[in-house]
Amino acid sequence: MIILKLGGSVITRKNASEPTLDTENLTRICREISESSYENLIVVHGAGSYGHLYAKEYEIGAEINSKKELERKKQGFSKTQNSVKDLNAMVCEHLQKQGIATVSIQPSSFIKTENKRIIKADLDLIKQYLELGFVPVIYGDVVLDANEKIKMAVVSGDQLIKYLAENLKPELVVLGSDVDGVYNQDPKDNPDAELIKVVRSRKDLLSLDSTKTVDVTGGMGGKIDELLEIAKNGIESEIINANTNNNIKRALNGEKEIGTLIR
Ligand SMILES: Nc1ncnc2c1ncn2[C@@H]1O[C@H](COP(=O)(O)OP(=O)(O)OP(=O)(O)O)[C@@H](O)[C@H]1O
Ligand SMILES: C=C(C)CCOP(=O)(O)O
Repeated sequence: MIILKLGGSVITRKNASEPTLDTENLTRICREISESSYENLIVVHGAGSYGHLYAKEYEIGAEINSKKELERKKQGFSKTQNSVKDLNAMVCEHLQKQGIATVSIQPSSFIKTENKRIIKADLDLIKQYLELGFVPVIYGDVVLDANEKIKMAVVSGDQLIKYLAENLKPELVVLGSDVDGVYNQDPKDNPDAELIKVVRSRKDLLSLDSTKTVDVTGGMGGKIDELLEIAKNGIESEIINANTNNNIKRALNGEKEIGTLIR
């Protein structure tokens, strides 16, 4: 089974001032998925400009200190959940147009966190969908949190990948982002940044600035932290540039060393 992440920076215009789909990229990527020779596949996608803008505006995950703040957070939760649900519907629609039998999996309907980390998520239905040959499509969402002070949190696609990988033991984990892999520093800020082919620790990097776009879930640094955790369980992952034609298809067909391996 393969877990494939479609980064929000790839399927949306993450630097847009309002939720904006990158229709051309999404169409191409869905075609590459349909042309590849995967067996069992779970697609996880980020929120990009559909989620991060609202989550940041309403500070989902921050402490709630008054009834007025709770009411505002509830409005923010509702707007964020609705926006990422719309993005998920469009991702599923584009996959379905390529003949892929998707099933949408909404984290806010079955996942709970405590202090922003997943504590409860029954994956039995996802396993049954996979056995039937469906492609579950799950995504970064907002969820209830057991910490009474925050009550709500953002669960990132990267954290979902960690939780799914630890419990479902995939053969392959691929994350499509908008860079060729992990560099020793942000390539968008540092022209002399060097691409690292294998990351075994954060120490392999000079810096891990958060992404230049609005991002409430830690950007590349947050991504690498989640992937290093699953690497401890022997599950290797690869970060590739999904903006490069056929990289997704090559990775799903089992080609290695397209980007950066996290092991
Ligand atoms: N050391 C680094 N190597 C590579 N990219 C880096 C590094 N430091 C920061 N970045 C930035 O991280 C960005 C990719 O991370 P980001 O979290 O935006 O990816 P994503 O998975 O597409 O988004 P999302 O998490 O919303 O789905 C790159 O566009 C880059 O500017
Ligand atoms: C901002 C929200 C709601 C989800 C973030 O998920 P990510 O884009 O995978 O980091």
